[in-house]
Amino acid sequence: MEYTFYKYQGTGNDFVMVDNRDDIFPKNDTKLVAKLCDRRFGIGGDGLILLENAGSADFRMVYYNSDGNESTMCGNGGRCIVAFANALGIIDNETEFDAVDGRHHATIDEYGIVSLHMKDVNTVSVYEDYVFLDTGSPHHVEIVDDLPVLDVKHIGANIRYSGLYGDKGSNVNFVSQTENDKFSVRTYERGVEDETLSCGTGVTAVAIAMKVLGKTDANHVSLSTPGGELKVSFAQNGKQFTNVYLIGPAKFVFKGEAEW
Ligand SMILES: N[C@@H](CCC[C@H](N)C(=O)O)C(=O)O
Repeated sequence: MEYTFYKYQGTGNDFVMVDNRDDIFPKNDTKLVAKLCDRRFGIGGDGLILLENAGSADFRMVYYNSDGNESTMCGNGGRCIVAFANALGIIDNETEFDAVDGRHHATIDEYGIVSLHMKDVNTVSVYEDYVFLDTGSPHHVEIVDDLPVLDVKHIGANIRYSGLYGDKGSNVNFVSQTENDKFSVRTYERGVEDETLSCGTGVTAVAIAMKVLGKTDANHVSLSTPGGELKVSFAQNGKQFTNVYLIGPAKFVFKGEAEW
């Protein structure tokens, strides 16, 4: 049987999107999700996202990495599902939706710029060479000198699979500062097991980590990724970060039919 899917991207982090309000998708079929995300044998994507009905929220987001496993929060995917819900007519320009890490408020403007409220961050662990924090997904953040030429895939994989993060692993972000409130970021994503063009929870982690390290005094930070520009804003009270927003474009790419 053929079903309709949609493809969206947020700063080059791309997702297969399925409207699953009628429960049409076999949610436990890891191989199917991995096949649909495969760039040669499938549609292609860094992940697959289901839009489902939710009790008191506008909708629920269920996120799978391209390896086929359901995972933790995806910030760029969260921005894309807001654009998707808007295109389906489920929401107008503002929403409250549920995801694995709780409820999110978001807005979308006439240009498709989505502003997504991320979860509060209460713990930021600072080590000699890196910072670790959870912004909905776990993130290792490391400052480097050679960002443009860094072998993100191999160095990221070594850190992700090192003893530091056990079986669950971590996403790994490499950062270089360009101005007081501007940083360039490249991310190795767990579950994609490669560098992606952008990671929303990753740039959120970088912005907060740079504030904690005293690299910036700004509460509005610009992040440049290989896939485009994102902004992160937050309020800080000591080690607590609230009102964390991830802001950037989310775009429809194409729509098609696939078998599952
Ligand atoms: N691309 C995402 C992060 C997706 C989750 C991550 N791969 C994990 O499993 O932790 C983002 O934009 O935040």
